[in-house]
Amino acid sequence: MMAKEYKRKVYLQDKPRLEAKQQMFTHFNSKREIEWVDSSDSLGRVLAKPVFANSSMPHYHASAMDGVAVIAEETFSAHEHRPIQLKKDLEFAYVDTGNEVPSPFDAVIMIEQVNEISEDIIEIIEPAVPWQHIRPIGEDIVQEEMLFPQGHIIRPVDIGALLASRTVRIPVVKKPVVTIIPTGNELVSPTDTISTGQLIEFNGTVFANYIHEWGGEPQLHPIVKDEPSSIKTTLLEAAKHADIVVINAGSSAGSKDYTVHIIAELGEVFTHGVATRPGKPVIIGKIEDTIIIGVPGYPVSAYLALEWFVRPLICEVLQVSEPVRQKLQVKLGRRIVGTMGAEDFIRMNIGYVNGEYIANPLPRAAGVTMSLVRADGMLVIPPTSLGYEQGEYAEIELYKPLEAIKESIVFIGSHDLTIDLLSSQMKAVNRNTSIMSSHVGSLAGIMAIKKGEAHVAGIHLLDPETHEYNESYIERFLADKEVVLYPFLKRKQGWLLPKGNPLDIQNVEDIVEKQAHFVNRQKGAGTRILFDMLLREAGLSTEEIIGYGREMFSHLSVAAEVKGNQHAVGLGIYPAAKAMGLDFIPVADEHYDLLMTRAFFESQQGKDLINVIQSEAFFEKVAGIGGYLLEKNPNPIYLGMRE
Ligand SMILES: Nc1nc2c(c(=O)[nH]1)N[C@H]1C(S)=C(S)[C@@H](COP(=O)(O)OP(=O)(O)OC[C@H]3O[C@@H](n4cnc5c(N)ncnc54)[C@H](O)[C@@H]3O)O[C@H]1N2
Ligand code: MOO
Repeated sequence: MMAKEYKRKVYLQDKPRLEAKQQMFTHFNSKREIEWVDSSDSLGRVLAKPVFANSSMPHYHASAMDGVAVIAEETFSAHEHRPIQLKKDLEFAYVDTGNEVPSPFDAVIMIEQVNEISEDIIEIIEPAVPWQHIRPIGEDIVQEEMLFPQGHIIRPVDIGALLASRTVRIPVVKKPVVTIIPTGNELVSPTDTISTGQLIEFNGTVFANYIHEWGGEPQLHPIVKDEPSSIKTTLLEAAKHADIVVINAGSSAGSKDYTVHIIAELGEVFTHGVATRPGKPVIIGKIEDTIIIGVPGYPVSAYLALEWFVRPLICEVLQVSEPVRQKLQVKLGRRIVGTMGAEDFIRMNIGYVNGEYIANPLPRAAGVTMSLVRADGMLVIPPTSLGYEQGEYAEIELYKPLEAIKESIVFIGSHDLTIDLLSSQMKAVNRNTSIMSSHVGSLAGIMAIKKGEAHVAGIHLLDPETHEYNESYIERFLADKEVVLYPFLKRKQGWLLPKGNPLDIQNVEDIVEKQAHFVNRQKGAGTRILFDMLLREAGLSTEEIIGYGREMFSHLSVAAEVKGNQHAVGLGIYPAAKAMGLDFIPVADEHYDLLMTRAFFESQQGKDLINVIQSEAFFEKVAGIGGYLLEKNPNPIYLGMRE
């Protein structure tokens, strides 16, 4: 049979997200089935019906103490001055905690209050109150009592109550089966060998874990090729067996994006395109009685779309409410632009500095998985808003506990590999502290300290006049603020070159002469200032440098770029060259220092940070990277306004 020709569709009438969701629900025929499971294996399950106790707990009158069981009435006359004696078996019986209290006894006296006269005789000096120290039948649970209503989600403590009352099987809502179909000719499994243009399939596994967490039953289908007939067969089969089907990628307008046509052919499409950034090319439709959701390929878009559309369906089947994240009012550290007519979902870092929560955006690209990994929260800009100005306040949904955010040290400035080591070492010493670092370059680091948005900034700014590092910049920008410059380390800066140095680059003149592609850093980065100085001293202009206008934000991204291009050269630190297997020619010994407010430097957190920096363990770890000289017990330099 000839494969049907599917034309590239230029598509997408963006629909508001909530409208798309409501419309989806009008088509959703939630099948709620009941299954019986062992109570001992029911954690997190949702009760389909109320559950009643099968037996009482305790199911006999049990002694609550080690002691003697007595008939209360016979002890009423006991008194310090008139002790009474009781005879074993006839008038009392020894019992331990949990033992049955045999009839006709109706009270227990603790053993500490009993005077044992002989093997058979005891003496007591205080009367016993009827039923004292006895756990009567049903004290905890009464047979036939309702333990939990329908809809209750089983927790560990609940399993105890179920088992204690011999309620060993319970009716729960059957988990909705969600079939996940990853599609794409370029996809390979993470253990396969991989070549350029191929991509590792990981979305499917992430989906499966989210669905599991939300109470669904994920079924991950093997990768399906971008072929209409394969996609069609897989979708039809999945629609028969699953409650919900999620098909990944092929959702937008590419030449192989068939999904929407196939769903339309086999069933119905209600939505193609929601008014969100990212996440726009979502498809929602139906084949037979099963909702099919096409989620975009880019990971961030995909996971958000899954939460917007798949989680509500699972919750509907389970009849539980959707989880809501805690919200927090934050001050925005940067201007954030929104898209008119669409909701923007912006992953944010949040720091707690000088008693205020300051939030900064993480990369917005939908392919940057780490923006979700690192997110402390999500800023949702409504479709009617153009965004926020720097310094404005906004409400953020929290992705991490507030306590964790509050205890982290906000580190802004230039990136250095030792900061990651420092962060992990801090965590090893005190598991409640962590370093939250964002890499914006040295100058932006100084500005963040100035604006009170960071605790520590890592800076390496060369003064082209004096050839000295950092101090003159702080005097220029931070004269009105009490700060401490902590000499941290010296690191080797040099040319990053493809292995073997194919263009034989030795200096900045060679870059121009040999028409090498220079991989530049962003304005304000210390490395950029160094490069500009080298250019100026050689009498060269930036126009002569191929690639000068394109900016990278870290040493590692410069190194990665150089690795992929035989004509490239970059300026960066030795460890980046080592990490990427590049050649390295030293140019300068750079001073990388830590700038802090004096208040932070003198705080407990500041002291802890310095202790970790000066620890033997940290020195050893840094020596392991190579190319660094850590400062041993340096003298901190106090700068800025004095009191
Ligand atoms: N002309 C247009 N092109 C694109 C548009 C548009 O509106 N017009 N939208 C862009 C947006 S926004 C998104 S999002 C993507 C969605 O693309 P698809 O859903 O068609 O997905 P693919 O192109 O197949 O893949 C994109 C990208 O996603 C990653 N991916 C895909 N599958 C997986 C997987 N199973 N595991 C991990 N990662 C996966 C991968 O990086 C792919 O390169 O379209 C834009 N284009
Ligand atoms: O909308 Mo796409 O989902 O931005 O990446």
